[in-house]
Amino acid sequence: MSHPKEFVLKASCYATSGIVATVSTYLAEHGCYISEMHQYDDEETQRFFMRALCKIESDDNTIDSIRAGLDDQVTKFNMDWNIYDMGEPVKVLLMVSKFDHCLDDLLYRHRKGELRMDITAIVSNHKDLRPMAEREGIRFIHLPVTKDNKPEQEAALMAVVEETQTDLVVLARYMQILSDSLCKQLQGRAINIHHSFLPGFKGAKPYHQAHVRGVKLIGATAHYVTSDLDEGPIIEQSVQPVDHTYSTDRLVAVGRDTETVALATAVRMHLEHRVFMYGNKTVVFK
Ligand SMILES: Nc1nc2c(c(=O)[nH]1)N[C@@H](CN(C=O)c1ccc(C(=O)N[C@@H](CCC(=O)O)C(=O)O)cc1)CN2
Repeated sequence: MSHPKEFVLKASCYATSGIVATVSTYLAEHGCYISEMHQYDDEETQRFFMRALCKIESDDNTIDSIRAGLDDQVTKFNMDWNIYDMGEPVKVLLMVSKFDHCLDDLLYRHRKGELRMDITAIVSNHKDLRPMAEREGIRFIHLPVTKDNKPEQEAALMAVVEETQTDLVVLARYMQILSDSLCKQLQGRAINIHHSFLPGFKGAKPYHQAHVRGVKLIGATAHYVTSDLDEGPIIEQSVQPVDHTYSTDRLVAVGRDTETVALATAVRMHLEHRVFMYGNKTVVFK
C-alpha cells in the first residue's frame, strides 16, 4: 500500500447551501479520506471559510489530479481555493536583529519537528546571531541597514527570497520597519512578533510603556506585516499576569516567554495552512 498523499484544501466563498456537500462528495469520490474539517460562516459579511486535511487512499489519484478536477465542481460557488501538498514543507526565511530568544525558540521547535518547515536562510542587519545560525548549519546572510541604504538592503533581501523560493518571511524580533513596497511584495507571507498585547502599546519600547501604565497583564502579538506598523491582521496572542512589583527589566524577561509562544504558534498555524486573512482580521482553524 503506497503511503497516502496528504494535502490541505483551503477555500472561501459567499455563504450558500451545498458547499460542504459538493466538496466532500468530490473528495470522497476521488479516494480522499477527510481526517480534519473546519468551517466558519461569517454572518456579518456572509463569507464562508473551510479547511480540510485529506489523505489520498487510492492509487488512481494524485494531489495534481484532485486539484485539476476540483475547479469544475466549485465554479458555481465562485470559490477562492488552494490545495497544499503537506509533503512539501513551507520554505521559511527568518529575519533577526540582536534579540535571540525568538530565533532560538523557532530553531529548537524546528529541530524537534514541531515546526515542519524548510528554513532557507537567516537574514540579519547585525552579525550577533551568526553563531546561532551556524550551530544549526543554516545559511546566515548579513544585510546591514544604514539611514541611506534601506532600498538596496530590501532589494538584496528580496533577491534571497526569490533565489531560495521562500514562501514565508518571519520577523523574529527584526527591528527594522519594512517599506511600503516590501510590505506589498510580502503581503500575506510575512509574520512579525510585536512585544505587546496589541492594540495596546504599539511602536517602540512597549514594555516601558506598560511599566509606566501599571498594567496587570503583558502580552505579545504575532501578526501579518503591513505598511501600517503593528496594525496587520492578528494571528495569535499570548498574555502573562504581572503586578506592581515588576520592574521594566522583569517585564522584558517575562515577556520573552509570551513572544516565543505567540510567534511559534502563529508560524505553525501558517505552516499548517490554518490561517485565512480576511480584511484586517484572520480566521484561524486551530
Ligand atoms: N512595515 C512594517 N514593518 C515592521 C513591522 C510592521 O508591522 N510593519 N513590525 C516591526 C516590528 N516592530 C515592532 O514589533 C518594530 C521594529 C522597529 C521599529 C523601529 O522604529 N525601527 C527603526 C530602527 C530601530 C533600530 O535601528 O534599532 C526604523 O526602522 O527606523 C518599530 C517597530 C518590524 N517591521
